[in-house]
Amino acid sequence: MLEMLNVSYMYEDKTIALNNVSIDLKKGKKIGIIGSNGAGKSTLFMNFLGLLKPTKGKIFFDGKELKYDKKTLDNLRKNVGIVFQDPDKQIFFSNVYDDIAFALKNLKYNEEEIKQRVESSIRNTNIAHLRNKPVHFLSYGQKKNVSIAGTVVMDQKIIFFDEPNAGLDYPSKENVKNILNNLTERENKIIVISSHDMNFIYEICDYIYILNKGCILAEGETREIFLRKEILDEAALEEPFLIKIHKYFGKPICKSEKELFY
Ligand SMILES: Nc1ncnc2c1ncn2[C@@H]1O[C@H](COP(=O)(O)OP(=O)(O)OP(=O)(O)O)[C@@H](O)[C@H]1O
Repeated sequence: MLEMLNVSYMYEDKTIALNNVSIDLKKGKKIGIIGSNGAGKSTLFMNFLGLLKPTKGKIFFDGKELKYDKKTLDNLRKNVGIVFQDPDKQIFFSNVYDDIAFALKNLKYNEEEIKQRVESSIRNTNIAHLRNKPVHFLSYGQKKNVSIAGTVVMDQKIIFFDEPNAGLDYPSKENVKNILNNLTERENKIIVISSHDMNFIYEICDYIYILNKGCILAEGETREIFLRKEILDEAALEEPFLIKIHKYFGKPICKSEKELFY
């Protein structure tokens, strides 16, 4: 699968954004990468996607060291995708259907397969009502769903989500949560999520890496990590509210609000 070993990354202006980072995406199905502003999350994602090349260290995909020639990168992109935080970075066409179909058309899939895959992606992301809408009429949250559909349609094994719920209202956040759960549970994907919303990460993820000033400060199963207040403080991260309820009100430790109240 996908792994980075002792990766460091330095930008041209000498900023060291990653410092000796090792991450193995076999450790979970929904992996959270958390850290405060500037901790190195986006740089980490771009290294995993082959968009940046580590200054030191190595990336391995399916057991082979990643090379940066076109053929190897094309193969990586067939298997590893990303949904960027800003949907405008990802939407190119004026019509929703065409936008979702774009990458498949580029890869020369036949019309029938394109239709099937686009329709399935539209269903899985709950945007059937938007199918024929011009993209410039869509709200931010609707564009976000279209950008997710445009990635899901590629059927890659591993999908990175950069801040998938930022700027979304409650129903849209719930929709994204369902999409992420379906991707891992029904479609057997591995997803990697970065977010500043600790409640969202706590509820969704099964394994966590904490990045702090470019270094991995801690890694482990979600509950175990979020119970370590000293580590959260060091990384300037908030305790999820379900952890607070457990620690300060003596309630059982629950993974979701539903589990606590119903
Ligand atoms: N193109 C660049 N040139 C120089 N330094 C950069 C560049 N991009 C990012 N950095 C620096 O690298 C460090 C890590 O940035 P990065 O964007 O990866 O962090 P992040 O965890 O994604 O932050 P945020 O949560 O704010 O999005 C920061 O110190 C940032 O200023």
